[in-house]
Amino acid sequence: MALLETQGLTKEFGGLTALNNVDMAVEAGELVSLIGPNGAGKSTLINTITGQLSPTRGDVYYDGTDLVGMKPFEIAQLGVGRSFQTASILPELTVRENIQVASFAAEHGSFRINFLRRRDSFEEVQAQTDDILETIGLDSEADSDARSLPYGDKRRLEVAIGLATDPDLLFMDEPTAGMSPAETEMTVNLIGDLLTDWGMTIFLVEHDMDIVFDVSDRIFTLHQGELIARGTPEEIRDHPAVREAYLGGGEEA
Ligand SMILES: Nc1ncnc2c1ncn2[C@@H]1O[C@H](COP(=O)(O)OP(=O)(O)OP(=O)(O)O)[C@@H](O)[C@H]1O
Repeated sequence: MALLETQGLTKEFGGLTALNNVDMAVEAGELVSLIGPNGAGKSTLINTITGQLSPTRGDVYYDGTDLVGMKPFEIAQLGVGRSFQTASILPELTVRENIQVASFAAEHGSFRINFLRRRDSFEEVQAQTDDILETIGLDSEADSDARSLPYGDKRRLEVAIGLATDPDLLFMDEPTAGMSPAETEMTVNLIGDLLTDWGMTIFLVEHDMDIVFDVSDRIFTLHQGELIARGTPEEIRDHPAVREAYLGGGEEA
């Protein structure tokens, strides 16, 4: 079985089918991207996998465990992390404290769920935090208040908070949105480091097609809740259904 699998995943909001029978599989160590026009169902898909929403029908398996019905923190403890624009940066705390808070929060209930992931001591959390700060390149800002960070650094702190739960699979939602070209390049390099040095599996939602085609092993395309195409960047670039979805949605691929 793949690291992550959805089977017949369906989510209805009243009369609207936001996800329709989605089957997808992500192998360990892959970087997959999810693309699709506005309203295609990308956020709904991720929220359904990570427990923020419960599916109307279907299953989600992570490393063989059915996630449906589990709470977001329980799913996080299994090794599924998310780095989202809506991540709760606590502005009055320092960069280091933000990562530590996320790290301790992830322990909640850990005896019950997965004692192997339990971090035994404050020292262990400190060491992990230092590791994350260095990887993200925020070590020189460790003691700055989060609110004083420039935009690009705030976005990187969101990634750092995502790493604090020690994920094996990381969902990243538009990690480069609003970034300068230099910040974007840094983030793309960071994604490469997470794959190679941290051995992570990454699930990226990204509107910047240059980045998507550059970094992805495989790309999934959603349109009106349906998975209309999957394949390598080469296969997706000229895929008629993908072109049609974007042109029909008034956006450029
Ligand atoms: N909580 C909700 N209640 C009702 N409808 C919803 C809800 N969340 C999403 N939808 C609808 O489900 C569909 C899919 O939305 P979703 O946000 O998943 O798309 P998306 O691909 O993430 O879009 P974008 O790229 O604009 O973020 C849309 O029609 C949206 O209006």
